[in-house]
Amino acid sequence: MAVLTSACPLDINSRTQNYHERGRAQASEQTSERHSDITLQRELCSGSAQLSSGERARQETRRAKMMLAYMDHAAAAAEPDAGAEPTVAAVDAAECAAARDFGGLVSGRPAAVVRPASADDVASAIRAAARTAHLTVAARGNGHSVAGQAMARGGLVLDMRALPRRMQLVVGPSGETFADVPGGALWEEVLHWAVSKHGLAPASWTDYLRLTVGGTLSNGGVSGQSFRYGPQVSNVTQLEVVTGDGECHVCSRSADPDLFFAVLGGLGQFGVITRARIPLSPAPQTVRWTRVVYASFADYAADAEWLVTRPPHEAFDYVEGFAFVRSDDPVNGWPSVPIPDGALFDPSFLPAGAGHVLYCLEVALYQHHHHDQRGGGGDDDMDKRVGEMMQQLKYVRGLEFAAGVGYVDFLSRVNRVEDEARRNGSWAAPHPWLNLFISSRDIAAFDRAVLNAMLADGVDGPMLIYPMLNSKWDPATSVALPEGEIFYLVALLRFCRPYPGGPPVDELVAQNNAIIDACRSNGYDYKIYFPSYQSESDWACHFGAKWSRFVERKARYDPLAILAPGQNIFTRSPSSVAAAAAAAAAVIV
Ligand SMILES: Cc1cc2nc3c(=O)[nH]c(=O)nc-3n(C[C@H](O)[C@H](O)[C@H](O)COP(=O)(O)OP(=O)(O)OC[C@H]3O[C@@H](n4cnc5c(N)ncnc54)[C@H](O)[C@@H]3O)c2cc1C
Repeated sequence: MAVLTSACPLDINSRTQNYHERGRAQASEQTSERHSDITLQRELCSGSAQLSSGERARQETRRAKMMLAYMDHAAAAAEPDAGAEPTVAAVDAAECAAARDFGGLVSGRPAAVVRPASADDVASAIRAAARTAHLTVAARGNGHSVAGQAMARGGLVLDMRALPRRMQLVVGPSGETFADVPGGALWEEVLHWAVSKHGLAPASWTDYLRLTVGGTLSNGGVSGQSFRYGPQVSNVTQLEVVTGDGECHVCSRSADPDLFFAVLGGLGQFGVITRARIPLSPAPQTVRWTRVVYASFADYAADAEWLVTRPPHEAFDYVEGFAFVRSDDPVNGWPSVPIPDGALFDPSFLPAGAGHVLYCLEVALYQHHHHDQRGGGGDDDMDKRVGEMMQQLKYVRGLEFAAGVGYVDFLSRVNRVEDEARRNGSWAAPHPWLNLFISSRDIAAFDRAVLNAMLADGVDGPMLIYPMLNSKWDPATSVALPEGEIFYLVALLRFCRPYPGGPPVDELVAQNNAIIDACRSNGYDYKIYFPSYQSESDWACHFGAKWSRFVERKARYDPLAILAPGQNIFTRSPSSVAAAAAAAAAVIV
């Protein structure tokens, strides 16, 4: 059953019927406003099957007008009675989470929030929007975007977290295992379900797991496992997708592959992911987690690239790293390095010529106590494997930190960052984050020009910088990557206190823009991860050779440009996508 907030259920007739029944049961307690909501919905949802096409068109127009009227009206209405199961609940605009996101830089109030209970509900909402002249639809995962990407100003927001969290184990013909999970499930929920119920786990994660499956698959989904197992978009075998025409499709590499690949990294432009099939394998039990420190970026990058290009049986399972400042600042400086809790960083180990910016390489090896597939797995074996790899690295001796932790704890490590940020107020403050993919060819120049110059005092949060491999990404997906085989994720994850306790947000946004300008003017081979552009030419430049295919796919799967308006790539209008497709085709000719 769909639950709508400030919205009209339109052609969700059976659900509206329930609402009417409940509305009648509660009639004595309803306000007069609520009665008029119900009346309006009755009119909106009256069938049109027996109408002539002219009458139907008139009714569609009237329906659209009425829906907007209803939305304005419902936004002002009161909450339903406590205790009753709500099917329609009004929201106060100021309280409407869908108008905001983690970035806190932009806001966009939707006309309505739809809480779908199934793919059919998603399809109904999209079809309802399609019948209007201008309504757009944004799927909202957990709202962890930073530039309004999951918003639909004046449109419909689909709260994907409302989809039932039903997860299912699927066993393939050769015994391979998969998880069928809803698009609105958090990766954290997938982890706990898979490990605790089945002793299994996906291979590829994000650092932070309170992100939705649909949200990360619409972008990429990267972490320290990406170099070896590929990003999350390379770790999904089937999707259920509702496209911009309100049709529900099941697609994969073999069934409707163009849609499958379009949606992966597709920034929500081609369809709403309502279900994903994720391969599972036996979950490790423990993790050998190690951090070592470098004073030289050249040594850091050489070692990190050596580690990510080793054959799988001689590789770590996870390789990440970050830059930090040579100071005792608790966030930007060396206290951010030691693991486990209580370990101390002794700066006297740093070489005399160490600069102001230092680097921490972070690696992990998984341990399977029960089913080790590498023919080993005992403690001695693990120590040997870790030791063999570590001894070849050129880190500063004396500055190494190691911890043995449970697998689930390791994957949940960023929750502690969240807890602390919530405590100190930086979680709720604006987050002008910048994520870049930068080719190995240019990473040393970037380090000099940006990390050691513009950001030499840090960003009040992690400055991740670690390599991954282009060949682990399927070029058929929509993701735009740099050209070289090895490229780095650079993530500037600012956790500043709100102004005036912290710097003015405009300054931070300006600094991000200056960094992007530096990448552009120095001719670096780079892409923005989670891009936010305002002009079509910037988007065309971002996608490069993939732009015309992106536009063609949009025309095929969302011809009215209804979906994901917060990305600012296409504007809803009857001719917008067709015109862009023609323009892109003209460029190719
Ligand atoms: C604290 C934090 C840590 C992070 N760590 C990482 C990390 O380690 N690795 C990484 O890769 N990213 C990371 N991210 C970024 C994160 O992957 C993106 O912000 C992602 O978009 C967030 O997912 P969400 O579920 O909140 O999606 P939302 O922000 O709600 O949506 C993002 C986009 O996807 C679309 N969308 C959402 N759900 C669906 C769906 N079901 N079908 C189709 N489109 C949909 C939306 O319309 C929107 O355009 C992090 C973000 C935060 C805030």
